[in-house]
Amino acid sequence: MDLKKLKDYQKHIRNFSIVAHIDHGKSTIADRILELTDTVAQRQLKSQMLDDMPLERQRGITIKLNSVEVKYHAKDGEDYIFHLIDTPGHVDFSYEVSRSLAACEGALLVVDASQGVQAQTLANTYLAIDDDLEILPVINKIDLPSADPENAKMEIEEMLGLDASDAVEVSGKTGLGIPELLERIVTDVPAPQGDLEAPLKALIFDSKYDDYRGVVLAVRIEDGMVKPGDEIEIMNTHKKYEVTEVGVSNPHPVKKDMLVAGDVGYLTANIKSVRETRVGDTITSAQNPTEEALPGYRQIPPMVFSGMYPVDNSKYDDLKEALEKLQLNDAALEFEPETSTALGFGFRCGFLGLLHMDVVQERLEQEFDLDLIMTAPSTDYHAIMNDGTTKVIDNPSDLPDVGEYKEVQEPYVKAEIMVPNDFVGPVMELCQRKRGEFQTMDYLDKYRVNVIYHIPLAEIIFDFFDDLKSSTKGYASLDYEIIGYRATDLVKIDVLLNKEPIDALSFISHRSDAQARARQMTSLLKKLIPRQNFEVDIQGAIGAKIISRATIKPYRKDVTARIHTGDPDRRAKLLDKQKRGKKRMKAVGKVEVPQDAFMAVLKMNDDDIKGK
Ligand SMILES: Nc1nc2c(ncn2[C@@H]2O[C@H](COP(=O)(O)OP(=O)(O)OP(=O)(O)O)[C@@H](O)[C@H]2O)c(=O)[nH]1
Repeated sequence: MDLKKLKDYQKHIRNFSIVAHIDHGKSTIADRILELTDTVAQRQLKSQMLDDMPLERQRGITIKLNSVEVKYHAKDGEDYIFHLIDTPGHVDFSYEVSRSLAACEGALLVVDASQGVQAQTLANTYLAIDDDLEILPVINKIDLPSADPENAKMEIEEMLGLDASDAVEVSGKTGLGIPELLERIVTDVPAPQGDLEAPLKALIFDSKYDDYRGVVLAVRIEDGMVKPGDEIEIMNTHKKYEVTEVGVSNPHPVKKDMLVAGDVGYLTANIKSVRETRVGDTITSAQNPTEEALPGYRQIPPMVFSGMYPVDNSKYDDLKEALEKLQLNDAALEFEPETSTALGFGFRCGFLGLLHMDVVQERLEQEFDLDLIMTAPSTDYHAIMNDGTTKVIDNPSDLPDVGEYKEVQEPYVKAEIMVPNDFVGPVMELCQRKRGEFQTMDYLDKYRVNVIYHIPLAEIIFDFFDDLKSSTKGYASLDYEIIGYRATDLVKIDVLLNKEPIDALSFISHRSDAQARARQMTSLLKKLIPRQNFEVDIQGAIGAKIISRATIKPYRKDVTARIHTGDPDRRAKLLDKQKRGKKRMKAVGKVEVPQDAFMAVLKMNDDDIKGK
């Protein structure tokens, strides 16, 4: 292709993301765009087309960003190429949002007409503003009887400082307004500016492992062009590869002859090991390298840690391989080998939040067919030792004994809660209960306030969000960021089964809750651990001091003992049921402990603890 044609092609590219608060309708709008541009044949159109992970469909949420190429014939008679990047809305996945934004020139800011601007609307808009994107406000769900588009526009103007006077009003559900939205993408989102003649410079904004093609990189070409046969270099590692295939996703992979400056597509290059590339790296030409790499992404540190162990110890290597593959597709996942006396060989994994943890666990089980035991999640702690050194504790059982350290610090967040006036009382009560320290309260408009608290992360990651939703009838929205570590009065509670401390059950608690939590833990374990053929003693302890206990009596008879042997069917069924129940059991010493027991800490309801 000659340069003039390529330049003309570039002028017709529009790269944009869709950002919004969770559930405001990004995926639905993306579906309508695919439908209206005939990108996906009607009969193939499933709802949430871009949410291709089985888990995303089951839960109705977007976890991974996805990109797709859309061809659009505009009213000006010209054909345009849209690269649409759908992004997740949940606070756990905001790192995916910032990654996709770096590949775009524009962002559709979707706001639900019945809900207006919410916490993640603000957070995601700021990300888009930081990236200098052209922001196109879109008011969605105008079909709802409770829709108030004018109010949503006013909030966009007042709270975000954006001009919303000509915001597009749409309904992702009925398709109303989508044709106008397509036209506005053409007129409002700038075409990419990259230099076609400069050396190749491309950003890796996502990657995944494919059994047939190896590592597949999602790339945004900033300058130059790339085609199969080219030798490329990854600037961070200086490793060189020959490109085997380039193409775009529509949303299925479609091979192309080349990708040029401005394109968003995929690239494969015989990259065998998942460790060889990192999302955020820059690709250039090996022969004619560019001088400066693109600014990478800020690596977001994991905040929630949990031990992951195969139920069957011989599956350790399979788990390792699965984690490596998953990590390629999930840059925020971290893991390192860990040994537990109770559970054997496994990994300590770091996640962005509980939803992220759930998603990783489910993906490992569904996509890699593994049975896992996970230990209760915790945040990381800093133990300031007597000699002044800091020890990072990401496993509660590693906290040194009292007397060896001066203090323990835990991560705190600044939590911003947006809520209608009427619910300020319950929100403050909840934050107070979660050891929160009140900061400020700003009136956003006549009806809503932004309440700011500093709260220990450990209190936020468990059930804060659910409690917040239930105490505000679903009206509150939350955004938070880590602000640092603070010393608080924390203690480690060990759990002993028949006098044997079980490292995987240890947890850290604020001293004021320790006694109640230990009691609750022992009584929960008593319910969760099945009877064995010997007595099981459960104890909670701080150091050598036992602060709670419970006993599980032995069972007397074999479940099948009374079944008549002439009923083999029933006997088989019973044994089978027993076996299935056992699947998630782990023999800890002599005691069979089910998966649930390791998560018992999560089940402790703090209303019970505080005696409310
Ligand atoms: N009535 C109405 N419902 C809509 C409209 N658009 C989306 N919805 C519904 O709103 C819910 C959320 O829509 P999604 O498209 O999944 O929202 P999302 O923003 O992609 O959510 P995440 O990907 O999880 O962040 C779904 O139940 C949709 O059916 C609309 O225009 N009108």
